[in-house]
Amino acid sequence: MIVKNSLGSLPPFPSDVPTAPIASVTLSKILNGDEAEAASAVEACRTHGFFYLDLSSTPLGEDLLAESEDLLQLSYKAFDHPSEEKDPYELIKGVSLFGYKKPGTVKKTDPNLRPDTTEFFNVSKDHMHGVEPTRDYPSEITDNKPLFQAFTKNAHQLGMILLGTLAKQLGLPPSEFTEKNIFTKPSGDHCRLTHKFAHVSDKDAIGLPSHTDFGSITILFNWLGGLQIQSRNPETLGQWEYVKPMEGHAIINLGDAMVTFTNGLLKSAKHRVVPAPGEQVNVDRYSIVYFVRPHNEVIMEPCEKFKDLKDDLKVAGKFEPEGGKILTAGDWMVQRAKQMGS
Ligand SMILES: O=C(O)CCC(=O)C(=O)O
Ligand SMILES: [Fe+2]
Repeated sequence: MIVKNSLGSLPPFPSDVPTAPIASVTLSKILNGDEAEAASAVEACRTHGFFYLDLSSTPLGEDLLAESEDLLQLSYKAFDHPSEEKDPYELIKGVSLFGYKKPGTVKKTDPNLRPDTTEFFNVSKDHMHGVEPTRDYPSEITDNKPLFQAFTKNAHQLGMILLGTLAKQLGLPPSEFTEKNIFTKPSGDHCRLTHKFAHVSDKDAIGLPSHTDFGSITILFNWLGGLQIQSRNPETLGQWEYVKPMEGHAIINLGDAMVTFTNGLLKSAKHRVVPAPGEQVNVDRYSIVYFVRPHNEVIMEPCEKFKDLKDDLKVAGKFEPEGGKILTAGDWMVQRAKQMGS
């Protein structure tokens, strides 16, 4: 199957900016039980917490590539309204994770404290599949429910393949993580559409300030540069490096829930979005994201095997619930969303 890819119609990612040396893992090899490929996925999660996933030559991967392109086309229309038409769909910080997030509402975590310039539609997997009663969404979303149903189902399935692979490689029962992320149970799982205007006159604008994702695993499709992670290389430690979009690939990263479940053995890297490099700065930026998050009743604590791992293995994604309480995933997601504003 030839999957349409909008990458070719955009200005190229410049060849002279430093990019993050993250691994590329091939889904078809993972599906064929290739041990070396599975080991490289785990290694990526123990170091960067980020990797590219080559989705080509697999029916699941090609469906996801095609659906992410369709969602990109849909995003052009869904965001192309004055704010007074989007505001009625606004999500309420600390109450609901889903709906419209306007620019400027995410916690200002960067040193210059600049507000974020990205708008989102967070579309709940449970709303699309009738797991929970839905909320109102704009017509571009409600009229295309089958597309959201297909994308969330396939992205979730991909997440389960990857979580199963990580569990096996860590010597855990294969269902250790997948049983914490059950598709048919109420959760914070969602498809996020993001949009950031081109920043021609303000090259220092922050698209999304530095953050870690708070769920289990994130599956990201973007077409323009702008995403950055912090270098783990001793010579450039802490410097921000671009993650260059690659044709036929998704970008996969772990969220803080996996840091908690593995007691810090697997990492959730800090990342941010800045204006796209080079000529790409002249183009509006969109991304399509699926967040797999533990279902609401899961207890947020390390799995048995990793209970006694030492604290100093932890990197990003440190979040201490008030009073050191052990929370359910439902409460944890609400607290994190309130803290981050997303
Ligand atoms: O747009 C991107 O490339 C990244 C988005 C992101 O990090 C997020 O929505 O949490
Ligand atoms: Fe993120």
